[in-house]
Amino acid sequence: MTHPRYPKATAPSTAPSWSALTAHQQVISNQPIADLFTRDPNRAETYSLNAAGIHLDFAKNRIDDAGMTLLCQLAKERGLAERIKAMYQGEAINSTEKRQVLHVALRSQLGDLPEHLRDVDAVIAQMTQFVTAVHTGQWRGFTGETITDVVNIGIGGSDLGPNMVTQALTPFHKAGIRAHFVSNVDASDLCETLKALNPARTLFIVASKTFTTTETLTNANSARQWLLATLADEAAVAKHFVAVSVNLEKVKAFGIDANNIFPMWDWVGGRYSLWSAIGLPIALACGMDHFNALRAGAAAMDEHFANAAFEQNLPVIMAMLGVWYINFWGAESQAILAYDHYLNAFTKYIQQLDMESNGKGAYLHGGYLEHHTGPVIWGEVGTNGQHSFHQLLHQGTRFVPADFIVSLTSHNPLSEHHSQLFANCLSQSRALMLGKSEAQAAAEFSAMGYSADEAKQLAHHKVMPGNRPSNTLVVESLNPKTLGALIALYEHKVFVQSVIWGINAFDQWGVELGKQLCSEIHPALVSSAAAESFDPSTNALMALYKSVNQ
Ligand SMILES: O=P(O)(O)OC[C@H]1O[C@H](O)[C@H](O)[C@@H](O)[C@@H]1O
Repeated sequence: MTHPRYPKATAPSTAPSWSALTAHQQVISNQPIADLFTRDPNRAETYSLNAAGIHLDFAKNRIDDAGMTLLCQLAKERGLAERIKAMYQGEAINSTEKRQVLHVALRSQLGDLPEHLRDVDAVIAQMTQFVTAVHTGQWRGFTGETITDVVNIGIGGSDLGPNMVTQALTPFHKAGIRAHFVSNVDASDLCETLKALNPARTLFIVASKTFTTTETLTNANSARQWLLATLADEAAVAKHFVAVSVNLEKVKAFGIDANNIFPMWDWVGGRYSLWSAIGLPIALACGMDHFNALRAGAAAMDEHFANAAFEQNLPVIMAMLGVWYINFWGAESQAILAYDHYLNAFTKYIQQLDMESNGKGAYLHGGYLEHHTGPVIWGEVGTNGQHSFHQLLHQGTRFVPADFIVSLTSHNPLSEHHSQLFANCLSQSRALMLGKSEAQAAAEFSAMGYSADEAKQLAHHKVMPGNRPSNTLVVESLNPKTLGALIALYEHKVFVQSVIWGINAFDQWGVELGKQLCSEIHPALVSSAAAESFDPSTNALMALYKSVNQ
């Protein structure tokens, strides 16, 4: 039954602003971005916003005031304000799973949670107690030694978020604790991680919302065997294994002590869960104060998102520019280019957040879409990407909007490194915007000594069309607070786009078929009988595997 608050999703193209935007795209596509700056001398100022410690410069986009007005109108026509309210008020907006979507409640500052969410505080208190015990050496391994290494075993949302944040906050790590992450069922991931570790001083966190994920359970079982191979007593498991899960029964069945379980809730999606006890490795690596600052940074962005007018709202602006390029300019992908070594895992994290949330093909209430949804997310940290795929960004035939992320200060202020990094970031967005004309290119070849004819001919190879749009996100310093705000910004951006497209950003049925098929293929693969019940290609590949493994 359709929820009274959500009328059946209609195609976004039925919104009055949609056809106006289609017409406006024709107008803007004839206007170079540089001309937009000439027309509006204040553009750099009016097309930048500050919230929760994040500065967004969106001036280098193919949009003008009329376009921005239409995009905000589209957001209004699609009922965005009501949907934001519904999420914050705990309505079951994840309708296909009949669940609330309350990751925002996970970073509410202590005390301001409604009664039914007070156990969030209880879990934060449990984490605080545990983290303190490990850091002070009150929590010890089975042989009485203190813990030096924490291994998080989880995959997807139970890995990418905590892994990315732990890396990003390296300058805030506590001395004496090293965090490691094992996710892949490929034994090389686990074995390479364990090689350097001492079982007596290693703590495993088995992180799995459902506690049914094969990769995680396989890795956790092998980790337990590794531990027991040295400590040789089942009782050691209680001192070296903790778990984070909704599924308390399954955790106990695995053999993890009931006191070592950190609960979570079905109202938090895996890819939105780093703010829950899934963030335990972050807290162990950096301390609870930094984990709480991360939550506070996200809470500041939550407040901005809930209260700022759409025209001044960072997540809304970024989301609507994304919709603009995807649905009106045919963009198929979005590059995320973080000019910060510590954000090495950021793009990988956003890939799950965005592509698992908005990689959808059906309306919220059923029916297939006729418009495009989430883009392919890709990228690399600057300046590395410049010496690799930026060639395609500048001269390729694809239209790829880019987000640049950069910090004003470095945690490692070594000679000119940071000014060079910052200059490179600015040079890339400027080059994408300005490009290089045929005349400029020919002049460069002439200056190199080529004849006029040769220069004219060769010029095409140096031409860059320019007018390739980008956002630049700037923080003063990459710290727990600004990182929390940055992550929340992208979470909300993804949500806004899902509302425009009329889809559910909070389920992920698309990952299930592969799991289902693997549960049929794996037993057949390890059986001595020939595999004959699959398609011919799969049968043949299984036979090939069996030819060397049996
Ligand atoms: O935390 P878990 O229940 O082990 O789930 C781990 C991951 O696997 C699933 O297949 C989903 O695609 C992810 O959204 C999820 O984060």
